[in-house]
Amino acid sequence: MTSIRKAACIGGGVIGGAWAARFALAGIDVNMYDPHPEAARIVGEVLANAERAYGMLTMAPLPPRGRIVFCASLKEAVQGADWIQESVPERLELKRGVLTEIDAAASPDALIGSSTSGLMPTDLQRDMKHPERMFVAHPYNPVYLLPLAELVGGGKTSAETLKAAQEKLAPIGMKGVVIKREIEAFVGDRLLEAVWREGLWLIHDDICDTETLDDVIRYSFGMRWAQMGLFETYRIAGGEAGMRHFLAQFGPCLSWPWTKLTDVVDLDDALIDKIAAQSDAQSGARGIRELERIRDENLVGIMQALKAGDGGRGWGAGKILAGFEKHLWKTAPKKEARPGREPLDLLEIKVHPSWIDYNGHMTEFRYAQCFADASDSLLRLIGVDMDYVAAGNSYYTVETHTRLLDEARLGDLLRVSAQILPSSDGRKLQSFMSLTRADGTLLATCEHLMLHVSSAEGKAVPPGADVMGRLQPLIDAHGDLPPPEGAGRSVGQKR
Ligand SMILES: NC(=O)C1=CN([C@@H]2O[C@H](COP(=O)(O)OP(=O)(O)OC[C@H]3O[C@@H](n4cnc5c(N)ncnc54)[C@H](O)[C@@H]3O)[C@@H](O)[C@H]2O)C=CC1
Ligand SMILES: C[N+](C)(C)CC(=O)CC(=O)[O-]
Repeated sequence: MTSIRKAACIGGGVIGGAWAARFALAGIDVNMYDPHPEAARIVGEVLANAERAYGMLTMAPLPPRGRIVFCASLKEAVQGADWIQESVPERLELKRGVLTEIDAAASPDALIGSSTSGLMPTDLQRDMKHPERMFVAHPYNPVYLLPLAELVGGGKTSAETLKAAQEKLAPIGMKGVVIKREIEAFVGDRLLEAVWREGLWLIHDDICDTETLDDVIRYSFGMRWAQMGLFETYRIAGGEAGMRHFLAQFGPCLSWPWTKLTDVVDLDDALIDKIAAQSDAQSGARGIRELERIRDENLVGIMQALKAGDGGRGWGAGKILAGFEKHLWKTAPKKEARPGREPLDLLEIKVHPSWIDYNGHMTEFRYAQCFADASDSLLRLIGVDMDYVAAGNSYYTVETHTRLLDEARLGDLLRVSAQILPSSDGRKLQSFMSLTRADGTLLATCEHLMLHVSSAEGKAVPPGADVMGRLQPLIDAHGDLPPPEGAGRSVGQKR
């Protein structure tokens, strides 16, 4: 994968700020230019929300955050950047001017993307000297979570540019989808405009209010669209007779009075007042940042669920997340196990809202998840990484004994440490893990036994020399530690 080395964001509002967060959280330094006096505060708030969302999204090791530097001019901002993203307001003359300025100041091999929601790239690149490297990279809000960027070339954009853009988006967890031919508003916003237009009519005609309309979407087809889109969903709706049957059955209703088709509502003051009042009644009790946080938590939940889709291979946006995590694991600097006479620190994590059960505390299987993630972290320390597993060897967990000693609450910062037990010989890796709250309270322990397995042979075998070379010093160092309180206990034994 080719990676972006340095990014520049021109315009740091809703979209430019979120692009900056996406780049920075993927470890890329970002130069920003936005003359708005509050731009740094706004970007800082978007970044804070993005960091919070990533904390819930993934256990994969994010790289050290890239630096976001505010520059005094556009010219200064684009220096050294190999991806420049323009996100200034949606006005053709303004964007054209800004893109031409970027073109003149940027290094010749830099890619230049525009966040425009609908302007034609041919129109945007008209005055550029090197229009072949300019394209539309239309993202969706919030850019730091939603993976899509519609990539649209203009008349002068080269095919290599679109290919390079697609390649460079993958390591930042995005999916660049190339749109074959330019058209105003591309694909996504044309669809959204159609729904939006019909929605405005339904409010205008007093068929329903904004809350009812949103309920209809979120309790039904909105959930379907997140995972299968339009055509795959309707293919299923055609039943065994398939898409042809669906078209025969539901095609005709397009010409019944089921839609207003292209009839555009007059967005006059009365309708604006009506929509604004209904929207205030629906959501006005919550501020914008609170709504963003709720949205982000929901999106994270959806993406994580989709990551488990298709038999664990990942589906839709979840598949993109799985690919991003694979990339993060692959590129993370390898940590060395430092054998010392103290348990190893393996994991640090916050209790997420979805981890809380009906008793108001962290639910049972999340303890198991913390211990499983910690044991994965132990394995990486001794060199059992993706390459090792791909070569046909791994450790399998065969027995665990968990004690839940105290309650973990929403937002608690949890840590897991492990002591390698002397019964370990490499083929067998037995550890005793402790889960504590940041204040030091012991919340749970887990005695954990893994066997080193050859996946091809389907049986336990000794590990490779490299792994053993890292593990043996840990076994030796921890052999001198006193046996942990609780090790070797049976279920139900009195405390
Ligand atoms: N808001 C949305 O949901 C989405 C917006 N977009 C597109 O992203 C672009 C930006 O939209 P938003 O971020 O929503 O607007 P915004 O109004 O939140 O941000 C625009 C920013 O550009 C800055 N700006 C104005 N002139 C500038 C200049 N000459 N140089 C540098 N910065 C300048 C403004 O100070 C402002 O901070 C538009 O093209 C829009 O169509 C794309 C996807 C979704
Ligand atoms: C409203 N909008 C046209 C700017 C929306 C988009 O372009 C994409 C989105 O995030 O919905």
